[in-house]
Amino acid sequence: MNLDSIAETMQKHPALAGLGKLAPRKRVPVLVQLEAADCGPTSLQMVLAYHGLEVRLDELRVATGCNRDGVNALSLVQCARDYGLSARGVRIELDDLRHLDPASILHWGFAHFVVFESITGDKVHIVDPAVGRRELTLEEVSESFTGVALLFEVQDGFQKGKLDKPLRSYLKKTLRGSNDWLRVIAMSVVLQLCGLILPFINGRVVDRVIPHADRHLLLVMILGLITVALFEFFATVARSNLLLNLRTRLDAQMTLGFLDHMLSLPYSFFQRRHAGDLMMRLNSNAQIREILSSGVLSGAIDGLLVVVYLALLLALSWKIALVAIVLVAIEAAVCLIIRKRQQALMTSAQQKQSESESNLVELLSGIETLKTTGCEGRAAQRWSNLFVEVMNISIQRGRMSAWSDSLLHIVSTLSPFVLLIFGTYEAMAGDITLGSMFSALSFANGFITPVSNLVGLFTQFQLVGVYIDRIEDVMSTEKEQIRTDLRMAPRLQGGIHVDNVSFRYGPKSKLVVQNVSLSIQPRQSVALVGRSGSGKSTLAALLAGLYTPTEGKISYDGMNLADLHLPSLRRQIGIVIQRPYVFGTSIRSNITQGDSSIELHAVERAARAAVIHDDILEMPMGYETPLTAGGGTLSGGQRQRLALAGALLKKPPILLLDEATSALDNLTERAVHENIDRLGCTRIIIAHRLSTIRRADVILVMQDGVLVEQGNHRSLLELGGVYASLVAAQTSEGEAYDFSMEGAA
Ligand SMILES: Nc1ncnc2c1ncn2[C@@H]1O[C@H](COP(=O)(O)OP(=O)(O)OP(=O)(O)O)[C@@H](O)[C@H]1O
Repeated sequence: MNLDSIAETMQKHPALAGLGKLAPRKRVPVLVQLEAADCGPTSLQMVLAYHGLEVRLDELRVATGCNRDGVNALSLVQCARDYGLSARGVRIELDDLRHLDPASILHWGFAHFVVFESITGDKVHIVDPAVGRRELTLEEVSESFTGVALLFEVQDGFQKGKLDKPLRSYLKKTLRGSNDWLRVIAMSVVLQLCGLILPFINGRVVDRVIPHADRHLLLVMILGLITVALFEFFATVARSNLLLNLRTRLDAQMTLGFLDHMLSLPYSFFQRRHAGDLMMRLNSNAQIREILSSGVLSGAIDGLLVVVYLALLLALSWKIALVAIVLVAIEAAVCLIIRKRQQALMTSAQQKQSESESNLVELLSGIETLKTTGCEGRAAQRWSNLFVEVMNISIQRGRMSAWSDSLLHIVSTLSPFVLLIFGTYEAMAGDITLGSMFSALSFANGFITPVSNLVGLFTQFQLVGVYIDRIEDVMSTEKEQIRTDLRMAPRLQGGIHVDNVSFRYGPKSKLVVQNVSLSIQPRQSVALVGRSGSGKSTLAALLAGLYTPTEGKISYDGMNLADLHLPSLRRQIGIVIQRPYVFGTSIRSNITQGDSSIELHAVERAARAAVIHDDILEMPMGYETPLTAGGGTLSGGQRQRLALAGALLKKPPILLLDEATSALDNLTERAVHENIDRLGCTRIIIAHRLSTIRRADVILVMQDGVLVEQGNHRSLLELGGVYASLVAAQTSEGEAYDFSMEGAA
């Protein structure tokens, strides 16, 4: 990116001189990043929102080409231009911040972006997507600001727009089609009406029963009270049962719906996310369900009837009603004041927690590497840093809650006394009778208590909002296939046609596969070779439909891959990768992929073909030997052969082996390949060993994403091109043939 100095930029855009001076003070909306790598897109999201265009974060992630490592400043500039802003990067000094437009992005600590809002005296106001609004001194800014700022201006044609609120649409989707909600609401209304009877009885006892010693009326009232209490008891039990039903259904609907959706997302989605983070998002469903169904739901419904209480209170004494309203307003004000900060802290707590969870999952998955390199101490340190960050946020939240909770507590403790004092004054002045005063106090209580509960539940509502944002982030990602007219793949013959296919991983990244065209006949064996990073695995993934080609078309037996239902196709392709994952179940279950209906003799046949049968028999429990997740008790070669057995079990018409036998010794590898050749299916083999490659019918040679040569071993050697030089480099070293070696080309 070409970075001008601020002076040059000011010269080019004289209008910049007036920036920050005359413009009316408009605040940058606070949006908090959902993942560590999201700071760039989230900052841009705030800039766009500041100028009136609300854009979803996932849309911006794609538009900026954000991956697990985040984005660079240039991508943000280009993306902002795509949305109709004029954007440029400038290099500025600290003092130049005074001339900066609000909603400019500052490059922060080399790995972060924040949004500049304003500067007053020595105080710089920024919005940090990780924590929210911050006020820093110039000195503090100088510690983190790298000097690079991104400036944005609205251009002609910039279109403003608003987004639907996810909370509303999510709840609508989840609650739709359920009558239980209506029943719970009806029950709550009935319970509230029962509650209304008590204040009346209070008033009547004081005004009628006591002065006239009316025992008959007292008896009637006692009977009425018992009836109401019994009714209330049964209504409460019924409501609790209904809520229990709702909880269970919500759980199934939300958690399974989320999991189903997540699993239907494209492979690229999982490459951008950490397992720990996704696990936390999945668990968020349970948290939302818990908050919705316990307390908040009934609290919210009970709260609906506060209006009735208020109306009755107003009818009895507007003065007591006014006092009650003021008390409620104080509680609401406390909540409003801390709302934004609480929300930002909750979001960043979620983000930090998911980082620490992901880190822990990674730490445990990579324990072998950590142990062998003796780096477990450093890994523990890194996790403890994240853990401390989580704790720090929780301390900040705790401190804020300590103040607000204490304030709310004192208001709710004093409320009855304040009301009693006012009521007594009213009664002494003769404005209301003693009985009416008691009734009024009960109504005031009926008004204040649910509102206080709601205020108390407000934090939980906020938490629901945070959870929903994180769930929406997944739910709004488009499924791998959304068309409804897809064809189920029929039994494949094994013919594959690749027509001018190109592919890039992100909208801004370079092509890793370029204009590749090839034809593979049924039962043919094809070897894919080339140096490391030349695009072989990417091409294989394209064939499996794991990625969609940026350009071009892939067909199976003349059927366009894009028109086929992918799982039905993939079930017919035996795909084995270099480092297959071993699940923490038995050997047999790993081979059958959990399908218990497959007979043992079929499993054994596949294991023999993959040359792992003898190894399995030597294990303590044979095919039932339990394995640990990740397959720590197996050798690398055994893991590969286990995966191969799983692939061969399906008798697939097409086998796609991506360095799937790289960990085997030459003899075992040869035996495996001889077995595979006998199956007579189409074979696409990515390999580095000459012995594996030379037996293929066709060898495809890739270089920098381009298919540069194709033919058989002999014809390619005669051609004297890339393949021949790869072979020459290998054979001159007299080592096992490995195309990935540096300088092999
Ligand atoms: N998920 C991804 N996101 C972005 N870039 C990727 C991704 N996967 C691979 N690449 C890049 O695409 C290029 C081709 O990678 P690919 O794995 O297809 O090469 P390869 O020929 O199979 O290499 P090797 O022989 O080392 O396995 C590389 O530059 C790699 O860095």
